[in-house]
Amino acid sequence: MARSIDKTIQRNFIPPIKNNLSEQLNVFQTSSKDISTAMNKSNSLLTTEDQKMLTETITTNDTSHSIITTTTTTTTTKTTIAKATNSLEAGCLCPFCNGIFQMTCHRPISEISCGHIICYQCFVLNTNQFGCVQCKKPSEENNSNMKLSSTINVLSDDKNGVQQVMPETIENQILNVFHHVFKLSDFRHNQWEALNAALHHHDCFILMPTGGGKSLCYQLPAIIDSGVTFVIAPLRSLIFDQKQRLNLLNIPSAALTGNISPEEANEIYRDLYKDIPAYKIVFITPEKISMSDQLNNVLRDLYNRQLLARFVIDECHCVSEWGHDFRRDYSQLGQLRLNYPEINLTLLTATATPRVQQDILQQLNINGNYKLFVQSFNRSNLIYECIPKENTDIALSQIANLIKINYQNQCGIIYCFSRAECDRTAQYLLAHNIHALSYHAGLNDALRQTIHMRWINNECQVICATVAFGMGIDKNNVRFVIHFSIPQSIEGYYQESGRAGRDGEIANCHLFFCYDDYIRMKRLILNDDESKSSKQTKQVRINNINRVYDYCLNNVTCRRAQLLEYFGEIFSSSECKGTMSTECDNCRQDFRTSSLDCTRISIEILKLLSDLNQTNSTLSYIIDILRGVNNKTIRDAGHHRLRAFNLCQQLTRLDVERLISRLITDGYVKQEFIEQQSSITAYLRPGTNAIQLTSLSSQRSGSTTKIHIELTIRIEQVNNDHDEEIQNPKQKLIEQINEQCFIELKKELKSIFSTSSYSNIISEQTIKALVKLMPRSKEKMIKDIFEITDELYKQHDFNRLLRILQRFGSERDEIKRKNVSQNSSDSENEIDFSVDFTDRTTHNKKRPTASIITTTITKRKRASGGSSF
Ligand SMILES: Nc1ncnc2c1ncn2[C@@H]1O[C@H](COP(=O)(O)OP(=O)(O)OP(=O)(O)O)[C@@H](O)[C@H]1O
Repeated sequence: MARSIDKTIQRNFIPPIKNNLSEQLNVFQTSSKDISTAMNKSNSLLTTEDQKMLTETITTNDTSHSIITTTTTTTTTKTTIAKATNSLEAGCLCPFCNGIFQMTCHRPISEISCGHIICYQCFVLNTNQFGCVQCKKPSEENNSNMKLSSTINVLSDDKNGVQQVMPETIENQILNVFHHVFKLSDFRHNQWEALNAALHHHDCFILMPTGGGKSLCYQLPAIIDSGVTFVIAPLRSLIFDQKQRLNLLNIPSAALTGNISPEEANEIYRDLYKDIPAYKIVFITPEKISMSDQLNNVLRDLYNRQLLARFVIDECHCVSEWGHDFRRDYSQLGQLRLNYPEINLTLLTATATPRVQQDILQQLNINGNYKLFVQSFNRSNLIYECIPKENTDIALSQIANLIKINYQNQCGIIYCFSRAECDRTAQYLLAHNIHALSYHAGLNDALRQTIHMRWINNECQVICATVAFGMGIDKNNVRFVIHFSIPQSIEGYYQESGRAGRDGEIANCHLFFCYDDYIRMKRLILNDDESKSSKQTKQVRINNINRVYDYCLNNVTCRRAQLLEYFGEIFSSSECKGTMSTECDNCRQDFRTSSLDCTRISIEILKLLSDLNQTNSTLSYIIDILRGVNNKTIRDAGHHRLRAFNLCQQLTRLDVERLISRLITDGYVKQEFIEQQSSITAYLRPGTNAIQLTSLSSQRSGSTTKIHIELTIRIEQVNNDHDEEIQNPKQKLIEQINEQCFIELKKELKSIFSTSSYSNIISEQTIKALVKLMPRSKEKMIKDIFEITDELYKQHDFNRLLRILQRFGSERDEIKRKNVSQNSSDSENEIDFSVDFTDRTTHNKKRPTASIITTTITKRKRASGGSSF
């Protein structure tokens, strides 16, 4: 809506440049009529309350200080115009900026006390700071910022043809500054409304997606407002970045951060104590407010002199303990409303669930009367993808290939788990001729700033960073964000991946995940005694990481739908599928799904964990038991005789992991961490909520307690024999051979390609196809497998793959020939096929039908610009 309003206004608003003032005034008259028509038009699209707000004219606190005020008479105007006309005859250029006088930003403004004329923009930006920009004469009267809110803007004919002065409306001021200070043309969603609300003295809570344009919603009002706007931001890097952008726009700003010298700080304080401070925006950190008396004194002084314009809390999710970046000092900001009740607050964030929003408002003592601006969090230009990480080396080489193939001369960010990982990743990429730099909190401020600047200036292609490189990073052309390790929360992931594609062009977000990283991170949170996190805060962080891991494992649901659901937004995956060029990895693939009621399976899993409580069992071991893997360790331990053995034979390994991950997230299962040498192992145990689930099995039917655990899984190959209760044991052995063959082929490929990654040449799907078709000759391999060409075969000595396929092929043939009876058990393959997940003696229960991952080939519709893992 805002966009359409604005377009109408803009088309009519900027008049052509004219060489003399009377001509300019004529043009302006016409255009002002157009504006009011446009405003009327746009008003018809607004609610009554909005219309009232938009038509409200500004009331100044002291109009007598204005040169041209709302009460200025026609005579005064004529004098001004006469002066302006004289001055304009001498070249029509603003003497300060040399810009041509126009009727909008560069329209001439005369100052009453000295009679000099400058353009409106210089007037807004400089006159109050330096006195008259021509004679530098300070004027007690001229120096009031109030005049900025009430300068003449529109001249229109009255009935008698006499030009009259109209007060400048807030809308016009917004448009002026928007077009001519920020040099922007189209408002983004909600900007127009938020700017109006702020300038009409409302508290504003602005939730916009990353890169949505939140900064404008406080920067623009700060220029128009009288007094100084204080922006509370969480990081120096963010402040540094914002300040630089304001410098480019000639908007006077300062930062009272810990890294400035006492002299610099004193200079800023001196300015703030002036009658009219030069700075329009001052950045501070929440810690500064908590700790600095000097700052609090100046705030009080400005408040008493009515020169405190607004408080802006950037990244306000940090206020909430439920937010992902919670900061203790942020929670003290509730004092602002109590200490400065007249001052409006503007809250900005890109990540706040409804629960976090409520908490923020409560913490900040904002009740009822505020304007909320929420919009879809969907970043429609981002392509989300999760990639299982085999190990660090393979992931590194995958990343190097990905950048070389897909992102030549395009810049990106790689988020790493630790400082060491940043350094290692950057070194690896450098060794592969990719210009990468490492950025983390271990570097000193100056070096971090240099690296940041080199990246901003496109002197370095990739930045390998910890999350310290996050909020406030505004580089428009970031084409990819790679997470080398899983992020700490969904909000964190949304923020970090949101650094990509801020120019609105397509960009990719690749997330590498593995169970080891997940437990490493969890372990770190549990061991974190330094940050003095409360037990509750730790639990929040643990829940956050569990959610992220669930997200990574979920190979069914649209990534956008998953992310947006987290923020309380309902998103239809058809929207993602409908935009082929930016489909997420799950939407990109064709598969059918089925919903499984996993309640009973879950109960059995908990019983299994309880049975194994004395034995330390890892996730991988539990999955092996559940999937009936017939290996020596299981056999030696006698675990193939357990009731749960083979319980999930028809689920893929990933599905079983997803189910267990769900049980962990819901507290039915917990992980116990044991440190052995330098590695951490997590053992699974029944969790605190386990009893709620296991007690279900002893409840009579018809009981009111209902826990329902459902899992939607992919059905890639439907088992036609639905009614067959137990899968043919022959088939099971074949599956195991397939699985083993798949693993060996991957190992062999790794060794064939040694230094580089094979995954860009031979995809996971191709390996699966090899297993399925099991070609026994070179010719058949080339004929059956599309990706394998004669040239590729020779170039990489695929005879090595052929030998594996021949070996497993004959094993498979052998099994097919053998008549393996359902109850047979030889000494080598001792499998108890009679297990069922409900009752070991019951065979007439229907099992869920699921896919066999090793025989699955999914159709990939590659999106443009995406990777080809
Ligand atoms: N109306 C607009 N038209 C064009 N560009 C805009 C507009 N508003 C903002 N921008 C630009 O969009 C980019 C992102 O804006 P901004 O930094 O304010 O985003 P943000 O919402 O604060 O994002 P983040 O939460 O990620 O920091 C900036 O380069 C800004 O100049």
